[in-house]
Amino acid sequence: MGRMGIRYWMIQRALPIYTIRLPGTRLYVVNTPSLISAVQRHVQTLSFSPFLARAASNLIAASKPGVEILSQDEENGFIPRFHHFNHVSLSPGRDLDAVKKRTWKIMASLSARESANSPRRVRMYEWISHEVMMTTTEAFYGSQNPFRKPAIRTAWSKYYSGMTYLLTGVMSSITARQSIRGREALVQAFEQYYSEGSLEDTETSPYIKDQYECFSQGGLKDPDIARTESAFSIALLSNIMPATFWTLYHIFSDPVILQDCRKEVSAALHRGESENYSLDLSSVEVSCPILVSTYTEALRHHSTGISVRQVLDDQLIDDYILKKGAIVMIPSGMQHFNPSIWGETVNEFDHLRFLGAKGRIRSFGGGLTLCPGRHFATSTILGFAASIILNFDMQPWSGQWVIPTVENSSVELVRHGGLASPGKSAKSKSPWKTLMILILYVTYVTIKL
Ligand code: HEM
Repeated sequence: MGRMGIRYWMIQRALPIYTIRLPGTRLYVVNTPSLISAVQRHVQTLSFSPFLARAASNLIAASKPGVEILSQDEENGFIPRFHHFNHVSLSPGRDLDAVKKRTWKIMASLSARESANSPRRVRMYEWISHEVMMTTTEAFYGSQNPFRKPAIRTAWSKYYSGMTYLLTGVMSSITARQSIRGREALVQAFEQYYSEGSLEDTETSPYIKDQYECFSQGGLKDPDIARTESAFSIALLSNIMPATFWTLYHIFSDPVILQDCRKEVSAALHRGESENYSLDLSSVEVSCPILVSTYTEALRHHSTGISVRQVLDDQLIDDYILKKGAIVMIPSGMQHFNPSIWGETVNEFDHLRFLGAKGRIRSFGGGLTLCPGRHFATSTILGFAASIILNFDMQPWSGQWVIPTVENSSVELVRHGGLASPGKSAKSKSPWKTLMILILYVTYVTIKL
């Protein structure tokens, strides 16, 4: 199932709900907004917790006592407490402000670092994802950030690439050997991070410090905390990197979108005393509605995530009975390409679509498991996009922009698999690898913190 092409899901779009029978189980795929709301309301009978329990052993590979703790979903158990912690700490407030400020500070140095006087050739996805990975992990983990080491960045990519196989737990020691190696290297790096006192470092974000407290108060020991942190780093990075790529891809590949966004971001600049211009990154979400709309439209186009729930008891939703033991799936892409929600232009990339926002996107999931990282992700992506728009020009090396294909992208059957990354093309010529030129743009600005 995890390897089914996106085309399969599109064909089934017309049905409000349908069943896929598999040996020993059945899957319900839910497509209409009213049924989705009903699924999300029945949190007791349609639960995500069984998947977390499976992830604790298959993906995180926690110790036996660790798996027991990570699977507690009763009131005051680990799952609801961690869930609550995330939703409080990553919502607007002290912890989020601290991590955002650090993100912007790091971003501000990007233009200075990259601004060689002559054009530079880079692979677009690699360059963007590297910058976003470093900015995000520096902001969260501080000056002892394990991701400063190239070997740890490689370990993370390996771990992530085999996630689907790890989660199934079927012969993963063979099917996900590289991924397990990556995970273990990452776990070791986080163990070292804790043992070297990185949590006391003033540069480490309050979120990471409080998260450690939440884990240890829940009863987890350091080796299991390092494992859980390694899995958290997948939630932290796996979607924000492709989401930034797609946002910038759409902006730079269309002169109209680039002009609209650049005009808007330029108008948000403040002129300082010494003729310098600066951009207040904290205001971008409010002062740049076209950029926000472009970003939201990029999420609408490129989300492939599927929310999953296990049916713990027979449950009636509207006229449909969901049988105990089955799995419910809500593919976000079906909502995003439903003509009855988005109208005739559903398949077009309309960067102004969300100026008068009609429909709602599901890129961050919904209900009880709505992504708590959405505020951080949104401000980071918008801030990054704004600083690139102001400081750089990008041109495809081949002279022509070609949309990267995700035809052969797998639909991630994991909780956090939200955005399709480019580059899984079966075609020999991978367009996303097109070499890009970066040229310093005329308006060189500093970025206000
Ligand atoms: C564009 C970037 C992102 C996208 C598209 C995204 C998407 C998602 C989705 C689809 C879910 C599952 C929701 C469901 O099952 O209904 C989720 C959960 C989660 N996300 Fe994100 N995410 C992003 C960035 C982040 C970031 C930056 C963080 C951390 C700062 C984060 C932390 C989490 C966590 C902890 C959960 C589990 C929530 C819970 O059940 O308690 N995400 N995300």
